[in-house]
Amino acid sequence: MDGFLLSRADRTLRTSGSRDQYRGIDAAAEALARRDVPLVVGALPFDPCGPAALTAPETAVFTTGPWRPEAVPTLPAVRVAERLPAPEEHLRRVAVLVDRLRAGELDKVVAARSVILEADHPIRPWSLLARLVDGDPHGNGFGVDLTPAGDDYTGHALVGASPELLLERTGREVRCFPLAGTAPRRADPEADHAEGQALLASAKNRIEHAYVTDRIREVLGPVCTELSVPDAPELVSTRQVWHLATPIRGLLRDPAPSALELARLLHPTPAVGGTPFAASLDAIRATEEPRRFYGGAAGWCDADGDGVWVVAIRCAEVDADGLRLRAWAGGGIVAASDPDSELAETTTKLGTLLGALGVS
Ligand SMILES: C=C(O[C@@H]1C=C(C(=O)O)C=C[C@H]1O)C(=O)O
Repeated sequence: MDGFLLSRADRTLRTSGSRDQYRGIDAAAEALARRDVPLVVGALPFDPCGPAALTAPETAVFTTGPWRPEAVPTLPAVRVAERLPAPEEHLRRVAVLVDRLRAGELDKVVAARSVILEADHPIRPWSLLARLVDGDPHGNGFGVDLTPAGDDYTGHALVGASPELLLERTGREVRCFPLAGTAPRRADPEADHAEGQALLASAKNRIEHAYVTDRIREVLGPVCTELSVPDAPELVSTRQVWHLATPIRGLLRDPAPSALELARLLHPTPAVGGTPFAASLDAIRATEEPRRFYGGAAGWCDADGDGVWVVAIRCAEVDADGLRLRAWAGGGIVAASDPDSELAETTTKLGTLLGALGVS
């Protein structure tokens, strides 16, 4: 995919071309700090040890509001080729994790699975992105060329519609909007409202959520002079799900870390990883197929250090020929989790991508 796009309710950044590419955060952060380049865009992998896909673009344009594509094309037909892992295996993995959580080895861990899709004709990442943004009530969407991450990613794109803001830095101000805790939307308005209220009142979901806000407080505390983390979460929704969300705001100490450095400090939060940090990451590495860029971050950082990074969820990786795609979804597991509900939650979350692709 030539270029990068991050569409959010308030603002969109679209770039094209590439002056330079970086596989490592350090190299990109140094180029920005030296003001060799004015802007870096791209994606960070889920696993902090993996290669990043960062680009210093040739051109960049900010516009107000979400992206309004000129056309929302019909996409070629796709079919599910494989579920990786099979749903039964996901159930088994979640059950094993629940045992470990009950034994006190971990407090929270996110379990994810993927679906591999095949298309009859090439799917253009820009077309899929247009459909995703068009179908998102807040106009959220991101598209990243993964080529800078190395041979395994040449010509691949990561395309998604994430409702979750990892961080936004504007001068000394930093804002986060973590999500954790999920319930499905319902067609009937009363049932839908009741689902949201039940989520807001659910002790299990509040605990899942608190691990994320605790981690953000722990990471941002030392780099902020002021930090406001509301005591109770609020509700947000996409077309498919309700989530618990907490708007967090901080004032950064001088010298303030850049948005890219903040992304490195914060990622992966327990919204996609777990608690304790290292043990949950080890459990995910030992349990799952590599997540690649799913569960990572997508965004930008400029030479002043300002920028926006979203959590790379509700997304798919599109292969270079556009004929094969892989979509992922995961959910937070705690000691009180039930494997069947967790499998259903990943199915609902996969609906963002599968719906845009016309797969039921
Ligand atoms: C991991 C995903 O979503 C994350 C996990 C959530 C949860 O466990 O309730 C909610 C929102 C996201 O932070 C995903 O969509 O794949």
